[in-house]
Amino acid sequence: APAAPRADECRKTKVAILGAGVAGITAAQALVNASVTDFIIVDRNDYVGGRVKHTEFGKKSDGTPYTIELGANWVQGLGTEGGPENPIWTLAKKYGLENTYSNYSSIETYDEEGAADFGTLFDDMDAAYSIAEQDAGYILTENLQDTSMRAAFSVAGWKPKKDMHAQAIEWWYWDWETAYPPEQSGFLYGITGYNLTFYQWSDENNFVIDQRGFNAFIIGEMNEFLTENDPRLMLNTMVKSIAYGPEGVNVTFDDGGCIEAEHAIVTFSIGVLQNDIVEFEPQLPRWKREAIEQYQMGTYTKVFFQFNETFWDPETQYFLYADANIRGYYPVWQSLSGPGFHEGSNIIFVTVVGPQSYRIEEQPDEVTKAECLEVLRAMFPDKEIPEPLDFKYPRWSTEEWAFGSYSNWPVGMTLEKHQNLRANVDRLWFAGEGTSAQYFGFLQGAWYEGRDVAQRIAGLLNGPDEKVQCDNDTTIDCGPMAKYEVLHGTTSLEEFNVMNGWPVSSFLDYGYEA
Ligand SMILES: Cc1cc2nc3c(=O)[nH]c(=O)nc-3n(C[C@H](O)[C@H](O)[C@H](O)COP(=O)(O)OP(=O)(O)OC[C@H]3O[C@@H](n4cnc5c(N)ncnc54)[C@H](O)[C@@H]3O)c2cc1C
Repeated sequence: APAAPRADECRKTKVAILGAGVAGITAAQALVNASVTDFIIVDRNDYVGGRVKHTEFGKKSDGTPYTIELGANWVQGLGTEGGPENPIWTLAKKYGLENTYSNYSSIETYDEEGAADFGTLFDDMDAAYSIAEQDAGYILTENLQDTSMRAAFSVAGWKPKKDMHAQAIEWWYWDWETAYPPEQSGFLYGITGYNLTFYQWSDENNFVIDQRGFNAFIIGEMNEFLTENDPRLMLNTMVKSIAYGPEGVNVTFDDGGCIEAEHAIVTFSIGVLQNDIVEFEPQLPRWKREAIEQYQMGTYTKVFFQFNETFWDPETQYFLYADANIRGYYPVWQSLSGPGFHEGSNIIFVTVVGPQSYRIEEQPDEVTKAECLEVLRAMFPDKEIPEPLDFKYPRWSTEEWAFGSYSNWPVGMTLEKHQNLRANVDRLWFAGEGTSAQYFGFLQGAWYEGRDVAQRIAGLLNGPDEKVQCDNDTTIDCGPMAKYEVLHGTTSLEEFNVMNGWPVSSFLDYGYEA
């Protein structure tokens, strides 16, 4: 029998892919498509999918549990007939993922005294948002100074101040998607981020209810190039340190194992990078660290309940609650009991983000449950609200492999500074949801970035004779990415280009370029 490898002998490979989420698996697939099959995928979790994560919850009538999603749940922006399509939507269809259109007009509004009709405020918010969109266009074309979403809303005439109904509408409109309040969100890239997903493809959000779990599409793609027990997938393996340079990368695990690679792709979340969980040798350069530290990682927490009955209107999808004192206090309740979801399941969940996520993720289940039941009793004063049969919520902000849910573009970050988040340092590459300038926060961001980096690496490995095109849609050169050691704080129109991670025009109307 061959001698077992000594502990100080590292496994050798061409590309070490660190993380088995959407970015990692898409990167591996792009390498295979470019005939690079010598890679190793490493993840500290015991499953493939990363932030696309499900769990068992409650009981169906036959006694078996439901599968619910703790992380990503929607395909956001689908596509139009003959028009461009969100790659995640293409994959959802390929794997027949069961999903239902989220109807954001199917909503009832509440406050601490029960049903309260403040729905007309949606129109005021819509009107202000349209003005803000135009203002964002001027910033982009004229290279004007960016600002916060709060300032932009105010200039557009939307000032909720102490009106808690208006604050709830604003939360629904803004914080629910970005996991940050408007004062902490960058204006220009907040608007373009929304447009590039919902205007380029479509403004539909489809909620995945597939009982295999949303990550079935990631596993499906992986099974196209990995065999069963393929040694190129190492789960339950935590990366502790990464030594990099112009010649290659050495990755060391917490169990002492290691990989020696020609290139490595880090797909860890911005939260993981900010929390110094992984040591880089040498320390990452200043231009890289400044970008990592300025970018921000939001937290989005779904709190699930199964009751013994559906005491809310089973035909309504959303119930928006405006607390009298605290903005974002258990605001959006979402029924899974209605048609198209887990019909008759008596499951409902509430979402909190940002400061409320940090607060509830640090307290025991029982405290959160009691707070929620009090809110439900206020919303439905005529109903007897029973104790739930099941109750569960994740703690994204303290999860050491994520440290949050997804990223959000902060105030005062330019496209060049964000490009520094994407850029490789020697043979160390970065990809993931957060490195996407156009689709940060979304699954599609992780997908495009994983593919882009792998195509660049394949281009370098295969050599100039191969004539590998490093981006399917454009003709960027393979190889190292642009980076900026000196930042001047603004971005001219012509810098919104593929070199800075901006391949698609930002001037979009629904489904096509304006
Ligand atoms: C609650 C929540 C709701 C969301 N909702 C949506 C939605 O509805 N629609 C949508 O499009 N997007 C949504 N997202 C965002 C989406 O989930 C992410 O954009 C996407 O999954 C990120 O993929 P990724 O590959 O970049 O990162 P990840 O999925 O985080 O993959 C990185 C991997 O690296 C691994 N890792 C980290 N540290 C180490 C280490 N030291 N050693 C080894 N491995 C390590 C992790 O275990 C992880 O598997 C949501 C996310 C969350 C959390």
